[in-house]
Amino acid sequence: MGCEIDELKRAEKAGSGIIYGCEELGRLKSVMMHTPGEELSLLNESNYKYWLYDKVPEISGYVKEHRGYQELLESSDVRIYELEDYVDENIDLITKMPNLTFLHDTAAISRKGAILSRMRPPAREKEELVVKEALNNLGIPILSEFNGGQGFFEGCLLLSKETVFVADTERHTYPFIKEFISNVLKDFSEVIYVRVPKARRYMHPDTVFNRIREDLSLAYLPAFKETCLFTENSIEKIDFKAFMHEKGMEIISVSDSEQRRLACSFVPLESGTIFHYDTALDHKTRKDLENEGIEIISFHPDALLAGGGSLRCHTLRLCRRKN
Ligand SMILES: NC(=[NH2+])NCCC[C@H](N)C(=O)O
Repeated sequence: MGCEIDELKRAEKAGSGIIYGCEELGRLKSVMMHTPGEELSLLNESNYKYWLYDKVPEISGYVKEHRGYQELLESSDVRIYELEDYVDENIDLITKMPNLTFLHDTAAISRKGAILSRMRPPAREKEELVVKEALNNLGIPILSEFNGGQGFFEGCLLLSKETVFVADTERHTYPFIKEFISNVLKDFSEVIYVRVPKARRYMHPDTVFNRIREDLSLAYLPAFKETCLFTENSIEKIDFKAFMHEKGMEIISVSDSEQRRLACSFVPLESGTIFHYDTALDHKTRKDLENEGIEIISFHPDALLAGGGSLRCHTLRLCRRKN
């Protein structure tokens, strides 16, 4: 009855010794992913918008490209934990969730544990339950989550041991952001809050900002309608670009058209090297990055674009470490 395999799986699931935490921009060591499966066949011409897709995916191409990206990560020595290997109780939910493959949105992993999202109903409702079970089985504790209340909160970015970035998007409700900020300020010293227009193109924080290196990032600043810095005792309006400059972080701005092609949403392999869609950046931005010594590991998306997500959206980063 496959006892040995079950035992091995359980030993794995105990997660003994797994290291985690992504706030420092060290080398990416491990990620969790969900290879999409039968849930993609839920999508058809009349419901793909309801399911937050831009079109009905061509399933075999979609899965093949997802695997191709996994191979790219593995060839860079990134360990991939497959979500469903760590899920028992909620396994039936997976086949009902065509957006679960965008695992990035469900949690951010800090050295103190996972910061769980509360996914927006109806299309993404309860995805975090599946992810919570998998993280538990992997041995990663939950640092913060939302208990009760009506609202949603689809993710934040960890910028350093001190700083968290949260965007008020169409996938966040303000009371949840306030609850989140007061919780997270127990473990981080400041939260950068950015209000962006409530529109699909800005659905998650990674659509407007991302760090490439400790001193360099990409952003789409026209979406930054209001930016505030929250600390334990204060809230102040800030100019994002000037504030980041003070911290030694320069911003390369992307164009309107690049932002729509998910220019700000990529996965750093390590400081200065990023995995990115080859469709996301214009020649000029690529040149600017090249002049900065940035290496881009390109990936060509085709079928994957139907879901409206980037490589980053498919990747729940578990661990980064500076060597
Ligand atoms: N972090 C991201 N940009 N995620 C993209 C998620 C795409 C997904 N179809 C949704 O609309 O929810």
